[in-house]
Amino acid sequence: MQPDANAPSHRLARVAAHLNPQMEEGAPALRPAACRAKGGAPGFKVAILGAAGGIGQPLSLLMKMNPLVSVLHLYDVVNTPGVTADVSHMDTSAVVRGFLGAQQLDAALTGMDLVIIPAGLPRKPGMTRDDLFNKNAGIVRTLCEGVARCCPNAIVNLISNPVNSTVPIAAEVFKKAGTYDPKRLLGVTTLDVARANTFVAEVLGVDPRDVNVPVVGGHAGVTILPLLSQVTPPCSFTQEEIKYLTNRIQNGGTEVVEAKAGSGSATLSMAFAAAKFGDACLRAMRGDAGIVECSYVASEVTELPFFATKVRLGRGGAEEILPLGPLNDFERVGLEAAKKELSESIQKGIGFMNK
Ligand SMILES: NC(=O)c1ccc[n+]([C@@H]2O[C@H](COP(=O)([O-])OP(=O)(O)OC[C@H]3O[C@@H](n4cnc5c(N)ncnc54)[C@H](O)[C@@H]3O)[C@@H](O)[C@H]2O)c1
Ligand SMILES: O=C(O)C[C@H](O)C(=O)O
Repeated sequence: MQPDANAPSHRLARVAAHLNPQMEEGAPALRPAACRAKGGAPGFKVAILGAAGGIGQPLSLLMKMNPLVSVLHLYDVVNTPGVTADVSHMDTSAVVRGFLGAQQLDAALTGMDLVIIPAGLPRKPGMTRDDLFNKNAGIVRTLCEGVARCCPNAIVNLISNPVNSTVPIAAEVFKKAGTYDPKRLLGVTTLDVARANTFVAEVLGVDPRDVNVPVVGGHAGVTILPLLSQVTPPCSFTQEEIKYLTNRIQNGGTEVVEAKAGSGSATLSMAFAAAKFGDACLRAMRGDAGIVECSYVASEVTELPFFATKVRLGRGGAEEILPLGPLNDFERVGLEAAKKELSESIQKGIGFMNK
């Protein structure tokens, strides 16, 4: 008979093993980067890379609240002991473990079903997202090499900017490793949709939860293309409203960067958006049907190899890339501008991996 782990004589030993799971395997462990005692709940194993950052911390909190998550691994190059100890005291069922520094990346990733990546530098006022390329391209490459080594079947939600280039970089990493499945690599553009829903709802005077605006293209400036002709529930806008809304949605990130005046970019709304998108991926992985979200993925919707549109999520990730649908003249002009800039960003990402 197996010893009963809940028998009083075994309970503290079980807690100790959870508190320091890597120590048992001889790897350096984070003593304070603990987990909670309860294990074995059904659900998915999720890793957040960049978990101690402005997005990473609230995202860790939100994923710890998600009942579909049974194990939550928090990885960063700084501060994970504190973040993990803190989040691990929430009385929700996910077991939380912390991992600090490059030597613990593989342990953080092994066995994961979903990997969410908000690691990397954020913008300061006056910068474009592309100005982050030199720093963030290498970070994304290193982290995705870890994914290819340790959890090649995981679904990856990539947040690090410039998303228009980091997703192509991740694809090249996975191709080189022989693990690439385009369905499992998803650039997170949910914040653009959240902003579009919010700003459109403000104009219409309705609850943003009742509005759905498809946002296609990519995730920077003119590549963010809201399809205001396809808003649900159906509605119409004046030309002036269309110009105002398009401009505000395309520059929503810059609005936050300027308001934060040097202390970073969107973190709380981004964590909310990433948690929403991560939850959609997990529900689809569980087998829920009919889950459709916008995401920047490998695509044949245009002549470009990557493009954001609505995608139908399933057990294997982005299982169906949905078409653009009918565009009006204003959107067709916007699409051409988006494609021009996107093409350069995609080539830059691919070029980084092939130089
Ligand atoms: N896709 C989107 O819609 C969207 C929205 C907002 C922000 N972003 C991007 O997300 C990224 C993070 O933003 P933030 O505000 O959280 O920044 P932040 O600086 O607050 O946090 C980034 C975290 O990444 C960590 N990090 C750096 N190098 C790492 C590595 N090699 N491995 C693991 N972790 C590493 C840092 O230690 C830090 O904790 C930025 O690139 C930002 O532009 C994207
Ligand atoms: O604007 C930024 O730099 C961060 C992010 O891409 C956003 O849209 O908020």
